[in-house]
Amino acid sequence: MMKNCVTALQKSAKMLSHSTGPVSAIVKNQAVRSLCSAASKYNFETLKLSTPQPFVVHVELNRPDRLNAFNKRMWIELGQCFSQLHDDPDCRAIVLSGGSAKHFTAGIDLMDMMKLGQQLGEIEDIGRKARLFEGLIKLYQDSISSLERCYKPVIAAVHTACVGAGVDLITAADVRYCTRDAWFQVKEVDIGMAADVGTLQRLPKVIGSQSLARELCLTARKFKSDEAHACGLVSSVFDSREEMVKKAIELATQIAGKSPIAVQGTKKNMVYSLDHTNQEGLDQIREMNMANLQSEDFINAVMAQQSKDEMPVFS
Ligand SMILES: CCC/C=C/C=C/C(=O)SCCNC(=O)CCNC(=O)[C@H](O)C(C)(C)COP(=O)(O)OP(=O)(O)OC[C@H]1O[C@@H](n2cnc3c(N)ncnc32)[C@H](O)[C@@H]1OP(=O)(O)O
Repeated sequence: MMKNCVTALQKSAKMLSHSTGPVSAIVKNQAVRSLCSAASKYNFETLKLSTPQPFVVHVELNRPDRLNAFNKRMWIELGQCFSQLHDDPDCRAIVLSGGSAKHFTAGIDLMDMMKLGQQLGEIEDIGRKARLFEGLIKLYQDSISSLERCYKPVIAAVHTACVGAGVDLITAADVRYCTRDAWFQVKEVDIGMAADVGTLQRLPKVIGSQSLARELCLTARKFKSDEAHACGLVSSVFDSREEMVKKAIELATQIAGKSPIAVQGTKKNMVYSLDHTNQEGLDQIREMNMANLQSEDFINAVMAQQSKDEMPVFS
């Protein structure tokens, strides 16, 4: 049965390779193209993009003189960056780090918030002030959610402080690493607000404990890398920033070497399943795999597994 299946797959693969020409040359060209693409293709003021490995994009927060605090421009650029990477065929996995700044991020830019206060002071009507806030909060929520909406897996690499909006940001990522000197703080209650761009929704699911999540969100207690590791917020802790980023890039490279159809379908379904019943999740993956199992990736990967060859290079 299995033999028949593999023969059928081999036939399909042969047909595909005839119809598409020499796949390996195409893939090689793609890999070369992808290596030099991110830095030249993307031009953001608050983010720095590079391509350390083929199909791996490294996004660095880039406001080192303000401890990577989120000003309005950074909120906007983060949203643009991840929605563009979602559609970028040269990107298959993403590493998100704090770059050269002293901290991963100091959270929302408090100077920016003061400016907003001045802007609000010029508006008299409460309904119009509220409308301004609605637009702003939605913009900021969408910025964070863009990591989750992006089909390409995002690995967040956190060093030293990750405060307020930083926790919102990393809980929307797929995998989190941190350095031993990292610490985290859901700081919002300390600045007189309920967190409103994702932490309250995502943190309990990420760590799997309502009790601990509520304790952290209600008290703004700082917690260190050992606790973050023990509760599952991060999956690995590293002695230095360099080692962490190196390992994050290695993980991204491993993911980027697998079938993009399989990887992106996996992320899409795991995100969907977070807030749907098991049956709804199963229904969604069935609909998706009706198409995806007809992909050349499936054929090539099954053949490689069966013949114990190296995993194929995917176009
Ligand atoms: C609709 C809204 C949705 C989003 C909501 C998000 C909410 C949040 O993010 S709540 C959290 C807000 N952030 C904070 O309260 C953090 C405040 N900063 C600190 O606690 C410390 O700076 C920190 C522990 C992060 C780092 O301490 P360190 O000793 O290493 O540095 P400092 O000497 O304190 O700071 C150096 C300069 O950076 C400026 N700075 C620090 N944080 C911010 C910030 N969040 N926004 C703007 N600027 C910040 C600080 O004032 C120093 O500036 P200067 O004196 O000019 O050198």
